[in-house]
Amino acid sequence: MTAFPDRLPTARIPDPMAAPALNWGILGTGWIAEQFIASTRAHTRQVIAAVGSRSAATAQKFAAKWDIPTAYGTYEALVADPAIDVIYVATPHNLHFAHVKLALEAGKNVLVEKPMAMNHAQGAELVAIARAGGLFFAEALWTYFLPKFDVLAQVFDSGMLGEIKSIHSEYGEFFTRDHRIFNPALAGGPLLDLGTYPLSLITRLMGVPREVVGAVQMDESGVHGQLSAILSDRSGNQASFATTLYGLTPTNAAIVGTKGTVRFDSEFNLPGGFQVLSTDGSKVLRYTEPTGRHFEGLFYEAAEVARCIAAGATQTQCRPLADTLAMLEALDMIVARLGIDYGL
Ligand SMILES: NC(=O)C1=CN([C@@H]2O[C@H](COP(=O)(O)OP(=O)(O)OC[C@H]3O[C@@H](n4cnc5c(N)ncnc54)[C@H](OP(=O)(O)O)[C@@H]3O)[C@@H](O)[C@H]2O)C=CC1
Ligand SMILES: O=C1CO[C@H](CO)[C@@H](O)[C@@H]1O
Repeated sequence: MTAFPDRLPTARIPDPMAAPALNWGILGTGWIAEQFIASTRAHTRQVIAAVGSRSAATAQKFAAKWDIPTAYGTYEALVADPAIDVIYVATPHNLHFAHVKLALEAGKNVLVEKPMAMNHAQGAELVAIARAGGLFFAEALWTYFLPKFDVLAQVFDSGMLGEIKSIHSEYGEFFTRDHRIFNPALAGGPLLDLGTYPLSLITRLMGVPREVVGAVQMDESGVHGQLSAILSDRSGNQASFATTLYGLTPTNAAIVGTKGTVRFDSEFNLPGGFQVLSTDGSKVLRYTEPTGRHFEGLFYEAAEVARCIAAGATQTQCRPLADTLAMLEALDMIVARLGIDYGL
């Protein structure tokens, strides 16, 4: 039996400032688009070259605020711009499929906000279009591009945790009633906004679940307000998963393997420390870094996408397309089992 290691691997993320500068087109002018631009500009040499909105006035206002040289009043015009290397799709969940398709069919590389699509069938169709066009495509689950997750990925892939027996993970936040998360027409509810973080951790480690049981509570707005589920794999190993839009939860996680356990010092999906303990707790390996806020690491995904595209890669190993598709398959199972209706 291999001995439990004495130290953790180190992060292998190249300097984001050294990533080749690409011309980015921003599709959608909402909250995350602004965080992405601010973070990417502060930490990389990427060029925010154009923005596209449903309205010319919004596009021009946004371009003026962020000093973006070109503003388009339609998404079609943005993706047709020959100077753009990659489109960042930052619209609500239920529009990702149409907007990614638009960009891929215009021959553009795409980074799309999470979740990539509303279900596995949509995701698989987009992946097929990207493959046929030889285009780069990735889901912007930014957590997986952080140095912390590069270390975790090495821990997972080394086998030092043994067989993963259980995972405990959850994510809850507070939202005011005017937030789109309360809008059934925009696929509201916490599952797609917040639940994608714990669910992607679970499927990264366990793959597509064999079975899902759970319970959901509906909100008076018509979206689901919270849900909890247990996902089990082929061997019966279990993952507990919960998400709520009613308040700030610890957003912590624990991963329990036959040889080792991972515990996080703070929110598992943000920059911050974690510990890997040998099963009996006799060895504790620590990863330390300051705890960050949830948009402070967005630039890592921009730099990784730029490196991949410049190198001719069509996907990133930080968030492989197969991992995204596995998460979408798990989402399908949860939605079906709990009776969530997105009106698709
Ligand atoms: N990585 C992260 O940390 C985060 C990721 N996200 C993800 O980003 C995506 C967008 O979220 P967020 O920025 O909070 O959303 P917002 O509501 O703030 O912005 C969405 C933008 O999409 C465009 N849009 C196009 N069609 C519609 C429509 N029918 N209704 C509303 N907006 C529309 C609008 O831009 P325009 O009017 O210019 O066309 C709008 O500004 C989601 O998929 C979410 O999961 C969100 C927050 C954090
Ligand atoms: O990814 C996310 C993290 O937190 C946001 C709110 O603060 C969410 O809306 C979002 O989708």
